[in-house]
Amino acid sequence: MSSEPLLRVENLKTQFFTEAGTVRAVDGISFEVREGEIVGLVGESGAGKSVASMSIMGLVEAPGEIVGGEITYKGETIFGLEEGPDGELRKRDDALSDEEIRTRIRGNEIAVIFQDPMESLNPVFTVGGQLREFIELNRGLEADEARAEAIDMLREVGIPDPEERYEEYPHQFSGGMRQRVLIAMALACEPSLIIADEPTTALDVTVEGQILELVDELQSKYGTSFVWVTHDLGVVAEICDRVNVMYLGEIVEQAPVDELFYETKHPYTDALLDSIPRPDRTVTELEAIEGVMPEAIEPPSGCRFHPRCPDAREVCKRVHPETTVVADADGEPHRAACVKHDAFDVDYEGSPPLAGATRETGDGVAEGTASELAPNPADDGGEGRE
Ligand SMILES: Nc1ncnc2c1ncn2[C@@H]1O[C@H](COP(=O)(O)OP(=O)(O)OP(=O)(O)O)[C@@H](O)[C@H]1O
Ligand code: NI
Repeated sequence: MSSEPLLRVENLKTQFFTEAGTVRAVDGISFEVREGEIVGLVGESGAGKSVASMSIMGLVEAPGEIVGGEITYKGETIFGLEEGPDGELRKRDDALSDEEIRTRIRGNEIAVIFQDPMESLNPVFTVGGQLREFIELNRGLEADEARAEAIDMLREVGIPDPEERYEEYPHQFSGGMRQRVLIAMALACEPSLIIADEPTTALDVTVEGQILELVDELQSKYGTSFVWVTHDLGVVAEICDRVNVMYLGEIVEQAPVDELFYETKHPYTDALLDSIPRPDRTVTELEAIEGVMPEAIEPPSGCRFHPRCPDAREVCKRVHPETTVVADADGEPHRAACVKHDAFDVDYEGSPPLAGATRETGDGVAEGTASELAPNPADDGGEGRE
């Protein structure tokens, strides 16, 4: 196995310059995808998962812009910024041009599957015709070869009677079948990486399960790597090897999948885990995550999750935690952005819990009272209570 990952995203920042202000949709995320693995990008709506995916594909449109970071694919810099002589940020010389990304990378090397197949499929052309044309264009095959290939691909993704279905229109396919077509399209150019943005979210659970099984199968057969975007940790558990949990533009936890589930290090991941249905719990016991996710225009100070965090202490309002290695998972780093871990060394234990914090702590501090008992001199004398 080569040591260079297939895809490396470093300190990626993507912003939208809107009338209401600058939306820091992706705010300094770093992660990698190795050959043959499925990497999850998970978080609530608005976390920045789709913007991160679009950024990798060079598909961010005005008023959005990648304002920082570097993206390396197969050891080649496909995106990178540097400061020009005038102090303005500009694309690095070794980065690919938009044209090169479009012709060399997109589709051939990295393919995307989006949530809504109706947006990717043209309703006025037959499913087979679209697939055939895509294969013709991208692989330079003759029409009849491309047709045969298209039918093979439809069969490969589990479409029954592919010769007949080839002639049908997208509306004649069920949601699950349409999603299979998109998977066929993504696979058609034998890309090394597929970015799948919530492709199963609109499907019912049974169909979703079938699609996930198909992806798992195809993944082992073709060795394709995936970035799997989802808000559902249940999906992550089913197919991912490693996971990145996003909150308000940042990756707050990053670990191999079992480690993430059994040795959870970030309270936000805990909250997400609490909100997935499990056979050993009844629906009434399900906890929704407290509060709503704030806007990415003016994120909360310190740790962005602190206003909703059951473990929040005064220090969490002040210190912005960088995603840091907090544990070792059989030689793999387990990273988290939460100052309750020793790696941060900011005297979390000595810091009084915030009023909203609900978790009983090990040292017997009762919930929400400690800020009165032990006022922190670092407090700026403002409201102090959330
Ligand atoms: N074109 C745009 N203009 C302004 N803001 C945008 C634009 N696109 C995305 N955003 C903002 O960027 C942030 C991240 O959005 P993104 O779509 O990446 O979230 P997500 O994690 O994919 O959520 P979802 O699960 O709903 O798809 C949000 O605050 C969103 O409002
Ligand atoms: Ni999205």
